[in-house]
This record gives sequence, structure tokens and C-alpha cells, in this order.
Amino acid sequence: MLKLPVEFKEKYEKLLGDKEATALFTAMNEESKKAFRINTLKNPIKLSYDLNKPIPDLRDAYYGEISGEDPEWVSGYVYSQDPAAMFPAALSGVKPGDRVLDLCAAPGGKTTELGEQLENEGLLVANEISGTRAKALRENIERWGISNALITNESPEALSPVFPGFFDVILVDAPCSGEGMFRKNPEAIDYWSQDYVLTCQRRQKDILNEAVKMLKPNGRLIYSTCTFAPEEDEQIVSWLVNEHDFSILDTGIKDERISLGHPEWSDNNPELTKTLRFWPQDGVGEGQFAAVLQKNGGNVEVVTKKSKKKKQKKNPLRLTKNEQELVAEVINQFNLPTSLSDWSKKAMVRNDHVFIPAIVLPEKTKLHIVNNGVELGILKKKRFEPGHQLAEVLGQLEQTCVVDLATLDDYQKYLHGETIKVQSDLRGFVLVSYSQMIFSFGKITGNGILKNFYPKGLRK
Ligand SMILES: C[S@@+](CC[C@H](N)C(=O)[O-])C[C@H]1O[C@@H](n2cnc3c(N)ncnc32)[C@H](O)[C@@H]1O
Repeated sequence: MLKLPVEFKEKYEKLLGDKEATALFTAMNEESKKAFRINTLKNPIKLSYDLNKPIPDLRDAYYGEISGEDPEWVSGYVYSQDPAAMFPAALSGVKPGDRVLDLCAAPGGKTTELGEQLENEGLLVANEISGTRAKALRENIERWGISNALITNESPEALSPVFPGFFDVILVDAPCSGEGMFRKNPEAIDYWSQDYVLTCQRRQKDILNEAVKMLKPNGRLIYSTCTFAPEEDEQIVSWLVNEHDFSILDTGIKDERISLGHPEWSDNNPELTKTLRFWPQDGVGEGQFAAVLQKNGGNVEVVTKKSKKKKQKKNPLRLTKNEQELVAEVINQFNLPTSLSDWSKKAMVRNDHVFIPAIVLPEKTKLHIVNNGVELGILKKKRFEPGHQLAEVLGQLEQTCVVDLATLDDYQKYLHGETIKVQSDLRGFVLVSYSQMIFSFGKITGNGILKNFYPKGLRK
């Protein structure tokens, strides 16, 4: 039995009435719902999971439990996520080519969905304030095969001067009091107090004040939390409407299991019924709140200066001809997705690392960048070694230069960092897959030994 604070129980009895509050407290003591999403960026193959329980209103999302040990997970085919938490990114309306910011992104559940919607076109800035969490964010973005993400480890205050009025869509999945996660993470109950709820509200406003500066006129803001607290949900949305001139948009979701926002828990603005509330007793998943808003930009006529044809700036970190040849020798053996097809024009080299940036930032920009675009690999004296992220990106297409590990034992040994004897006529760098799911590079030597290139930091 969860030990819910008395003040918490009294609060929701007052807000919901005794019957609904009892239903909430009962559901909070039941098992949480497990679910996963399938990555539509990857080369489609038949997965081993039961797909008979699709989550209504979502695409490629299913109830069911998966494990971080599964080959599907290791190779970025699936992501385990609370079903209710899948909704905010699904509602974002992102289109390929948009400029999108996920401001509180780690570990990346919503970022990976936004990346899918962009289909590797446009820009995805994924920011996380915590250094350790930013590392997990990077791993998930890489595994997902996203090639157009700039990953930053910054405070919203440091980010906003770099991107004024820049984004079409911003997702703020705000740090919150986490009431909706109590049954999944009971330790969050220890932090709870009404004062803590108000501290979270202040932090949410601070974060949103910065987010607003980075949004284009008429840009869309998706705001979500995993708490039931009206102070952090409807009241924040009302504040955005009143202080920052936003309109609340219809989400288009009509599902009896998904409740609507409560105007009476805020300033009685009837538009708040366009926001969504997920309660555990309604059976979708954990507690979640989601709102889609649009910044009212008016019909501002954007005065564009008659621009002299801008001279294309020379790429200052361009590869030399010799370096290009070394890279080409390795990567031209693979089937390259469109995002990499003209890699030789876009590639840059810094400290021997060759990458295709998601965005070229001015040299003077001082941001803590965790990764920018796709790391193709590293130049070492007279050779080029392809990088792990490239393997995950190449996993989007069917490949021929690939060795499929024959047994589960070989696969587990490879994940552990061991070399494997393989039956293949291929030599040199190859992609490595298991059950047709590409998850790494390897290098086959003359005597058929597959040298291990699975990154040390990911080995199991
Ligand atoms: C709810 S979690 C994000 C979950 C993530 N969107 C996902 O779907 O996987 C909120 C994140 O906000 C970050 N955060 C905490 N304080 C912050 C602040 N002041 N500004 C920005 N982000 C903050 C936390 O480190 C945490 O990773």
C-alpha cells in the first residue's frame, strides 16, 4: 500500500469528490501499465512482440512489457514508455523540415517521437540541464538513428539568447511534483508537500519564460507534466494565456478514457477543457497532463530586408581531399540515407572527429554541446574508423555489407565486447546485426574474425 500524505489525500478528495478520489487512490495502488513504441525510422522488419494491444489514438504504440536487454531495444527498434507519456509528443503536429526544441528532454522518450515526426528533415534541438541525464539522452537519440539533432546540456536561460524566435514547435515536458508517477516511483512521495508543488510551479514559469523567447510568432508550445496538481497544470496554462498571449488549441483527441482539463481549478477559462488529463483510474497509463498552445503572433508582416545574395560561407572545418578519400573508402560501401547522401559537402572535422552537423552555430556561441548531428567516425593516422552513431543511422535502410550474428550466444558475447568467428566473405568494416537488426560496426580480419567495435560504454 502506498503511504499517501494526508494533505495530498484531502486535497484530491476536495477537488474530485469522495467517489472519484477513492477511485484514484485505489488505482494508485495497482500495477502500472507497461507499453512500448516502435521506431518507424528503422528498416521495417517483423518484431517478436505481441502487437495485439495497440494503444488507441496513437500510431505504432502497444501495451506490453519489453526489456532493455532485448535485441529490439539494443538496436533502437523499440522504446519502453508509459502510455500516457506518449501523448504530448504525438500531439505536437511536427512536420518534416520544422525547427523543434525539446527543452527538458532526458531520457528522451518524447524526443525520439519528435525525431520520428521530423523524418530526419529540419532540426531537433534536445536539451537537458543535468549532465548525467544528458548522457542517457544522447544514447537514446543515437539508438533511434536520429541524424538531425543538436543535443545540448544547458539551462533554458543559456539557450534562449542563442535561439531567439527560432523554433516552430517547442515541447516543455516540465520537471514537476510527479504525483502521476507515485505508483511507479513511490520514493517521489517523500518529496511531496503543497510547498513543493508551488516550488515546481515557480520553476515551470521560469522555464516557460525562456521557452517563449525561443518560439516563432504563431509557433506551437506543447506543455506537459506527470502531476495531477492544478497549480502545475491548468494554472500554468492560464498563466501562459494571460501573461504570454497564447491560445489553447484543440488536440483532436476524443476518447472516453482521457479526461479534459478543469477550468474551475484555475481561472474558469472554458478553453481549458481543450487540455488533456490522464488519470490512472481511467486505464490509459500513469498520470499525465498535456496542453497544445499557439503563440498569438498576429498577422505581423515580416519585413525582410532586400537581401543581397548571401555568399555561401566556406566550411571552415571542411575535410581535406585526402581525409575525404579515407572516409569515402569506408562509408561508400553502405546504403546511405538521404540525410547522409551528400556527406562530403557537409562533413566537418574537429579533433579528428568527422561529423555532419545538424546546425552550424557561429564560432562564438558558447553552449555545452553533447552532440551535433551525426558523428561519422574518427580519423586515425592513415585510416578512418566509423563511429557507433553511424551504424544506428545506417540501420534505417537495408544494407548488404552486414554480418548477421548466427546465435544468441554470439550476440551476447559481442555485446560483452568479445571477438567472434564468423562465416562471411566480407572483409574490413561491416555492420553487425542480430535477427536482422543492425546494432553496431565490426571489422572482419583475413581469417574471418569479427573484431569488436561495440562502444565500451554500452557493453553489457
Ligand atoms: C519530466 S522530465 C523529462 C522527461 C523527458 N521529456 C522524456 O520524455 O523522456 C523533466 C526533465 O527536466 C529537467 N529539469 C530539471 N530542472 C530543470 C530546469 N530548471 N530547467 C530545465 N530542465 C530542468 C530534469 O532533469 C528532467 O530531465
